[in-house]
Amino acid sequence: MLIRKARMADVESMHQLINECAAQGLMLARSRSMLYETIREFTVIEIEGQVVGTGALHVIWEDLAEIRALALASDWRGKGLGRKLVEALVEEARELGLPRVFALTYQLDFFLACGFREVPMETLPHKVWKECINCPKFPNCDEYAVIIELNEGGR
Ligand SMILES: CC(=O)SCCNC(=O)CCNC(=O)[C@H](O)C(C)(C)COP(=O)(O)OP(=O)(O)OC[C@H]1O[C@@H](n2cnc3c(N)ncnc32)[C@H](O)[C@@H]1OP(=O)(O)O
Repeated sequence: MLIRKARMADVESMHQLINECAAQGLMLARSRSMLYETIREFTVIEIEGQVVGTGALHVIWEDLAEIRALALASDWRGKGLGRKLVEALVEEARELGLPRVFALTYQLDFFLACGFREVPMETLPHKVWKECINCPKFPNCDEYAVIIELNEGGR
């Protein structure tokens, strides 16, 4: 298993993984164009030459980043890979000097298991909603907001 930054050749696999989850209402869809433009935000998990998972770290502000588009192939879920991907993205945030990472998600228990805590949506700064205007549910978001503080025992 290899966890590494995404490359252009990964985009077709990332597109498929993300949009399968998007079709189930688990995350926003991403066009190829969006993936090309944001390729440097993405990390992938590769197993035997196949990209089986992906996720992105998007910087919002000097003290805040967001985990986005976290998607594993269905055959590879429940094996600890999602946690490893989140740990890699959180480590990337730490290396950048970011003190906090949040996510908006339906997978509350997964993020709690990864060391995040739930916070009320309204405690997040307005700037985080920029992407949300593309969501069909906006402004009636029904996801959970979770956050991890990297200076206070965050991994
Ligand atoms: C910000 C966002 O992108 S939100 C979108 C999240 N992505 C999706 O919903 C897409 C579909 N799901 C997936 O791709 C994956 O199942 C993920 C990314 C949610 C989780 O990855 P997995 O590899 O399946 O989880 P992993 O095996 O690492 O689980 C880590 C822990 O979380 C728990 N967990 C994982 N998924 C769930 C869940 N749906 N409900 C409850 N607990 C869960 C596991 O039991 C485990 O806990 P433990 O270590 O105490 O035993």
